[in-house]
Amino acid sequence: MACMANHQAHSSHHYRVVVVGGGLAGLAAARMLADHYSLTDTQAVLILEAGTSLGGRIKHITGLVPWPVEVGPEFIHGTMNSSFKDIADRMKCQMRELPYPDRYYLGNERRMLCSDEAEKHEDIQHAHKLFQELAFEDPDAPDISMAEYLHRRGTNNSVYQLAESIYANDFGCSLKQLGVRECIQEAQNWIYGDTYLILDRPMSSVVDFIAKGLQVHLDWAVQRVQYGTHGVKLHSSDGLIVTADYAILAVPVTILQHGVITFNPPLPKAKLDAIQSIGMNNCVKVLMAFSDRFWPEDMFDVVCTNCFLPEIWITQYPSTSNHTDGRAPLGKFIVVGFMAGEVAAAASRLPEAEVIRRSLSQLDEMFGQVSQKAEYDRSGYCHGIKVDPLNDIPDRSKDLHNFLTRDHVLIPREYVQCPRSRPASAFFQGGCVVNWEKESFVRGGYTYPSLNAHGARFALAEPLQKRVFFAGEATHPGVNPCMQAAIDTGRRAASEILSLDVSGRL
Ligand SMILES: Cc1cc2nc3c(=O)[nH]c(=O)nc-3n(C[C@H](O)[C@H](O)[C@H](O)COP(=O)(O)OP(=O)(O)OC[C@H]3O[C@@H](n4cnc5c(N)ncnc54)[C@H](O)[C@@H]3O)c2cc1C
Repeated sequence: MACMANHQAHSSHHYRVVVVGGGLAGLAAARMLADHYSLTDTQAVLILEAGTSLGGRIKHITGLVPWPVEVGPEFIHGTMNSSFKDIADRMKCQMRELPYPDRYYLGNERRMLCSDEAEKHEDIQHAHKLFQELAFEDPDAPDISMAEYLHRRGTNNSVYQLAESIYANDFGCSLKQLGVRECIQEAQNWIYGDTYLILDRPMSSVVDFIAKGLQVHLDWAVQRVQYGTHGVKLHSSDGLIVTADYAILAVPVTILQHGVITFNPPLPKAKLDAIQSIGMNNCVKVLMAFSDRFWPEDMFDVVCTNCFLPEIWITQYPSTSNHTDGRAPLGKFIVVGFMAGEVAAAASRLPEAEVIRRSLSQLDEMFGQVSQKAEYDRSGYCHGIKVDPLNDIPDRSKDLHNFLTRDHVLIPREYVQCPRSRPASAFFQGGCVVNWEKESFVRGGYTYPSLNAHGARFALAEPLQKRVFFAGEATHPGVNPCMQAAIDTGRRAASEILSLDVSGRL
């Protein structure tokens, strides 16, 4: 475990480098610097983390099923060139490879297609081809949205809807928000491969591995950064001060967009423009526990068009029975629904119980004997982003006793009035809705290839007066918002300091 020193006692100390933010980027930077200087130099490297734990977007909850369920990242994207996978390999983790996606559900037709049917489906293949061809497009062409690009390429509505669910939702936005230039940059720099890997243990074990022995102050939210050619002074929200020769800011771009941290002198215009032009939307994960399986055993991930949830997946790990509080888990299986961008924004305006109810109705429709018409208004959900017609439903979930975690409310079966004759509703035991916009130190999901943001990630990564450096997934030049990207940016920022800091050891 990381060394959690009492920050009151050390508040007046001066450090060689202070890293702000204990997510993967900040941890990777601190690890590299601490290994370079010396772990025993207590004043070499310090991490200041606003939250009460390390890992940032890496978090899990227990109590739903017999294994911890990731509320943030769940997959290692790609088997090649991944710094995250390299660390997992060093830890001797087992990893299972899964194809993405292995099924498609066409909501308009109420039809499920498995991968060999999808390979023959003209529109699905066309949607994939359009995105694969981006790797060969000119990165210097004028920027337009992917919606406009698809329109110019003459795509029909079905291909558009598929592109929205397969690609835009995965990127964390809508086609209208996706910028072609950053998409081209992403496609040309994706060197990791296409399969998904799942780990045999929680992602947080990788966080603990990286953080081992590092000096950390938790619950230390940086509010103000003063910098100049002589060094950096960091002020906390409760009046503490730490000084350093160098600082690395590894906080989500939303924290900078919302002005949570102020700078003295103020940030240059180029930096401010870069911060505002990189898009990061909300992500919502719907976690539903079931007592029995009602889907094919070999199913993993389904992209769903014209549905409430644009994507669902099913992960199962060896039962680890890691429940220390003696309570039995709610269910034996879990289905995760994933929404991003405007779809997530629309869903987060609904009461949580209603989000679960609509998700179950979708699963009922996908996996049930579909003889009845779905009972809710289809026009209320999905990519048309109509304002939901059920906004006035009282959110009873607020009254519930929250026994899952401090942050996530459990919606028990009784709160979701769905027909028991249909499979998902019948086996549903309870679930919760994870809304990333509500995480006050993250405020969203991850950055997406944004319209009119060409060059912004380089500008965001640019140091200030060779004293303040920037890391975090938003600074990745390959427009990659994944875990390996966060690690790579942390290491890049650490190397920038090491290349300047010729004096070496303290
Ligand atoms: C729902 C979801 C699903 C995802 N799925 C995947 C996936 O399957 N695979 C994948 O590779 N990636 C996935 N990602 C993306 C991945 O989680 C991120 O790219 C990565 O974790 C970002 O790391 P980071 O260090 O840049 O930022 P963060 O992890 O956000 O770390 C930033 C840290 O800064 C801290 N902080 C903020 N403000 C302050 C302050 N004022 N003072 C001090 N500290 C502060 C925060 O508390 C946080 O700990 C997912 C993300 C989400 C949200």
